[in-house]
Amino acid sequence: MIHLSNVHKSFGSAAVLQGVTLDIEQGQSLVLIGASGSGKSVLLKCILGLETPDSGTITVDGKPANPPQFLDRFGMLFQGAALFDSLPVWENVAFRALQTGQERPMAKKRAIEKLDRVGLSAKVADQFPSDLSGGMRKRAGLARAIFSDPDIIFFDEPTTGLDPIRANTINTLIRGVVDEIGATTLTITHDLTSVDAIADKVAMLKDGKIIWQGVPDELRASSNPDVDAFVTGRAAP
Ligand SMILES: Nc1ncnc2c1ncn2[C@@H]1O[C@H](COP(=O)(O)OP(=O)(O)OP(=O)(O)O)[C@@H](O)[C@H]1O
Repeated sequence: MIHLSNVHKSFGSAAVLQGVTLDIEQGQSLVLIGASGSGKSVLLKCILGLETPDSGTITVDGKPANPPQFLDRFGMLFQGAALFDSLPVWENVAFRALQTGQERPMAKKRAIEKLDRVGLSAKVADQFPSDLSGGMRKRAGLARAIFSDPDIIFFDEPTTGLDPIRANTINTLIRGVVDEIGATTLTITHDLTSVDAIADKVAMLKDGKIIWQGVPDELRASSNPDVDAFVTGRAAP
């Protein structure tokens, strides 16, 4: 379980997180929504240890999120997939394992298995990211995120840049692999179809705080004007 309690983070005079309290239960898929600039990425960076909160606590299974140990337990799908163009796809998928000394033949075999799981053939393993379409790159990024069957997976805008059909395919894949692994996940998105496909629980960030939480069905029924604005795509009054 990931627990955030009263997390604050400012940059100069800009108070971005102003007391975020949030629980992600074991095996739960939480989707974080909120307007551009509301601090979703900053929150994710605080959990990953890439930013240090000014105050408040973040724990994983009751222990302070300790990045070096924690890194072994999590997978991450970055916005835009963030593949290294100079490396073949399989080396991207197995990147962390290769960095930590796993033998190349074993790592490649596992990378090919994971590529297969996300619908990419073994032939793709030896291609380079520049050979792939946007949807294939996302799949390769997903294969990398699940390479080590992590306990926790973070998805940062997983459908950005994809057309609705490919976005839907990625959403379905994400939900399928997350269920298989039983991972706890946090997804940041602007995409309502991702919320519907991926979320067990939804939380909305605004003015530095979590202003609404609920299950996806409650999202549409909510009378909260900010939630309504997200659902309808209209600006909040
Ligand atoms: N390292 C930094 N230094 C200064 N300001 C920062 C830094 N990182 C983020 N910010 C500011 O914090 C605010 C929140 O940014 P963040 O990227 O978390 O928003 P977001 O909700 O993820 O937006 P989007 O949906 O557009 O990705 C923004 O005003 C941003 O300029």
